Amino acid sequence: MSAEEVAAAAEEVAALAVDDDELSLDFGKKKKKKSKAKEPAAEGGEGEAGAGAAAEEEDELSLDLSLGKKKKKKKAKARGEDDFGGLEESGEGEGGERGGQGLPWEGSDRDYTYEELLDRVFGILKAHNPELTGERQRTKLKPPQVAREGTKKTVFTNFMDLCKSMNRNHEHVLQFLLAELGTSGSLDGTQRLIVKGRFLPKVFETVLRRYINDYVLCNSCKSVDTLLDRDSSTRIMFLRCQQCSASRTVSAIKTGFQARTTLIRLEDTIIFSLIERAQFARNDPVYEPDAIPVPGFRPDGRRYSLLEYLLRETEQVHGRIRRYTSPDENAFFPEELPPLVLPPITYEQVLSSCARVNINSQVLSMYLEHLLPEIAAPGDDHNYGSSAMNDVTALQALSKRIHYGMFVAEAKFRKQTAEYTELIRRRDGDAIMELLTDRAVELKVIERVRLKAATFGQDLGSSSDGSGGGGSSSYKVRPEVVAALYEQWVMPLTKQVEVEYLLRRLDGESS
Ligand SMILES: C=C(O[C@@H]1C=C(C(=O)O)C=C[C@H]1O)C(=O)O
Repeated sequence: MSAEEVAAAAEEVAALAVDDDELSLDFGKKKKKKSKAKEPAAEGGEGEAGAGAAAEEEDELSLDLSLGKKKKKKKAKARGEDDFGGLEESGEGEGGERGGQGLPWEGSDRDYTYEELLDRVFGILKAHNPELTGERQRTKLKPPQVAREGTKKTVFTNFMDLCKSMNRNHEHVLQFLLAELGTSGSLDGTQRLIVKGRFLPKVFETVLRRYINDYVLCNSCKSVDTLLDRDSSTRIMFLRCQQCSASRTVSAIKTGFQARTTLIRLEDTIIFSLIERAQFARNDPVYEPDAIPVPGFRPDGRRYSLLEYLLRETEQVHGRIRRYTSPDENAFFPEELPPLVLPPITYEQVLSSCARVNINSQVLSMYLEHLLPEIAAPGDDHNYGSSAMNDVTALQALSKRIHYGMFVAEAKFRKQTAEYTELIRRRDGDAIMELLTDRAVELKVIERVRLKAATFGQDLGSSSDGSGGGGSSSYKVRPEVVAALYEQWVMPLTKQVEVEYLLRRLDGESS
């Protein structure tokens, strides 16, 4: 392949990735939650899992957004955190200053400035005819009435009333609320909102404030007398002020991170580490328990192999800085994790806690039995350390990708709850496998992996001679091999995780 071809392939890869995004599943939560996690999002240490860090790969996407959010939050606070009535914001502080006694230019021989005079006029006006100052009555919003329902749910009784007070469609408010809380919920027969999980009233208040800022308040005159409508051709939403006629676009509700985007990002690490590993020979002693005398013994008395040793030691270091407290990380030696040196984080709970799956022993054997023999040439070049290091990188990325199946499965479950529930109740694993399989997506994944492997694994030096060559001999690993391994091993294990997760998805559900 020529350099242009490589560039073209890269473009194609990008195009495929975009396609896939459009298909992607939305749900629950994400990293921008990090800032929120510090708020009392859920009652005392309740959530033990969630997608918080799962969105690590998503940072770039959500960065702007969360920065924006932070700013808005500050503003909201400035408006008086303790008073939920603050729908109508009218710069009271300034009014007070304006009304102050003692004229700034008094006692000096300077003239007043225009602003000072304006302040004075407004001060007098406010004192005598407040209605003429353009300041509107503050629209009081009742605080959310929230109670716990059983141990796992929260009921928001006056949700509909609040939607009416804000003059907003309750479906829209509901969508926003659930996305922000990273949970599911619905109205019950008496129009109360029931959400899954335990949340304090304050949390609803915070989210509603955010909603008001984003979707109700006019930015220009701060009026709440606004309408939200959608341009049918562009599908862009506008907020139009009935008072001052200002209008602004508002963003669509972010319904959470895209599970498939994460899978796509993990591909890069996996493919790259496989290609890196391919530089070295098979190096069997790395995998034989007694070939290299590493310190320490397994509980059953045999020694660890060099690979097991490095994997375990890596997990010890990463474990201390809480890598494995994150819901999207699974250790290969989960029983042997060390104590944390950083305080634990409470993640939001996205996955069902009784359904956690860890199939790392299968990931390891799949790697050793099927991937390694395909990518590394037989023989021994004594590069044991480098081989083992690349193995560890590949294994950790493979494990993460495969276990990410739980998040994909959760997203699918939320989209087709009735269908899955039925199959789960019947314990019909095969039917679940069929329902969650999306062959079109799989084909895209395979093709994209092939292209990425071709791009990353290209030996650019050898084809820059202008010969336009680039037969399979110029690849460190043949792209078709990487694609085939993905199809035969990586994707099926991901789907196995999906099925195992779903089969346990309803355990412990009180229903
Ligand atoms: C991951 C998904 O679920 C299944 C597994 C896939 C995979 O491992 O790449 C792809 C498509 C689905 O059959 C998905 O739908 O994206």
